[in-house]
Amino acid sequence: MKIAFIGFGGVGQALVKILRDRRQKLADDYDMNATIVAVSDIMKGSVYDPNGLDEDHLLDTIAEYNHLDYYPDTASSIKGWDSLKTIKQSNADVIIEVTFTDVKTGQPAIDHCRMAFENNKSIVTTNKGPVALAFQELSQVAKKQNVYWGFEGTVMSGTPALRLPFTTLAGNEITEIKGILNGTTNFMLTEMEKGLSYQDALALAQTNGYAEADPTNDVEGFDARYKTVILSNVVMNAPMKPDDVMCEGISGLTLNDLEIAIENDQRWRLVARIKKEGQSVTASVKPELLHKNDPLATVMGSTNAIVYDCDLAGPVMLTGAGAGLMETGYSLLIDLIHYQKDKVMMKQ
Ligand SMILES: NC(=O)C1=CN([C@@H]2O[C@H](COP(=O)(O)OP(=O)(O)OC[C@H]3O[C@@H](n4cnc5c(N)ncnc54)[C@H](OP(=O)(O)O)[C@@H]3O)[C@@H](O)[C@H]2O)C=CC1
Ligand SMILES: N[C@@H](CC=O)C(=O)O
Repeated sequence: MKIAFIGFGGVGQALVKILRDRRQKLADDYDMNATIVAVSDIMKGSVYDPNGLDEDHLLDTIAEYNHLDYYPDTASSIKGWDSLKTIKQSNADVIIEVTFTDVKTGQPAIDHCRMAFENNKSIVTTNKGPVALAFQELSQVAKKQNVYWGFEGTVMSGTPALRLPFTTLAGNEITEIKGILNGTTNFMLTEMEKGLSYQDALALAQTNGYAEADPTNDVEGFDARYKTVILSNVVMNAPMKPDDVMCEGISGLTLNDLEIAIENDQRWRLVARIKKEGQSVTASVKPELLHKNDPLATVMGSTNAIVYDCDLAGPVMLTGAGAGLMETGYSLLIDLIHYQKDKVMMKQ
């Protein structure tokens, strides 16, 4: 498997560490040998080597210089290719799309996915834009080209929130989904309940790698709204647009609000809800005052939780990381392992 990274921030670098550290186990357990052939980042530059790049050199170069121009040259390496050229002209089979999520346009990630599929390359991504705004179109192109599209990490990071309903809960009719879908805001609310200021809690969430490049998207609920749209598109099979989701963030909540809630055995949580009634699907993201024993109120820090209301199995709750660099890097690994399994199955 030859892979190319488009975008090389915290999540992309976490996947490189995982691939380096798990190389032998991945080969033994899944017959998976991933060679990184390219990295292209708008600010950190790019390097392509059809024979493969060295994980340690990549990580060390970024840690020391924050620019790939300093990656040691080889006879076959090329520097300076932009994202589209890398997708089109590199010999990668799988493109890891980990650029920032644009909550208005979904770009440039939508173009990156389209370009990859049209050139018979698979995509594995944690970028919410393409799945929230172009799911129908891009899935059709991927299907037509017979390539793989993995996006497990777009909802709840490395916690398998999308595979759970598809695999383990298959056969149920899911009538309602509710959950805490943003790690940054849940972390902030938890820290604010302990007395930290809004600004300090946000700064800490950013330092920990939970927040979006523009954290307004977290605190105003836009990131959770994207995830709500993804769940509706992918799990409920009900195409939805972000504007269809009523959305309010946590920026209006004060330390005093959180303190009063705790005095009354309650907690504020940013809750996303999607409800299916007949053919109609409605959704919202907003702060809700929950009793302290409500399962969603017990979710702390950057942990997230989701409850699937299933007609046969009843309510099923999944809880786990909602953000974090290693956790999200791991979500990319889950998809790469499934890509590898699909390839092996197709050969048999
Ligand atoms: N961090 C997390 O916990 C989670 C993140 N995600 C998603 O994963 C993705 C990556 O997240 P993360 O690594 O934390 O984000 P970062 O902001 O750390 O990394 C994104 C990288 O992409 C680069 N970039 C931006 N535009 C382009 C472009 N057009 N071509 C090439 N590179 C580009 C950025 O460059 P620069 O910043 O230097 O301009 C940056 O290096 C995002 O879409 C995020 O929403 C999903 C789940 C959890
Ligand atoms: N900023 C997001 C990252 C994961 O999608 C969050 O905090 O949940």
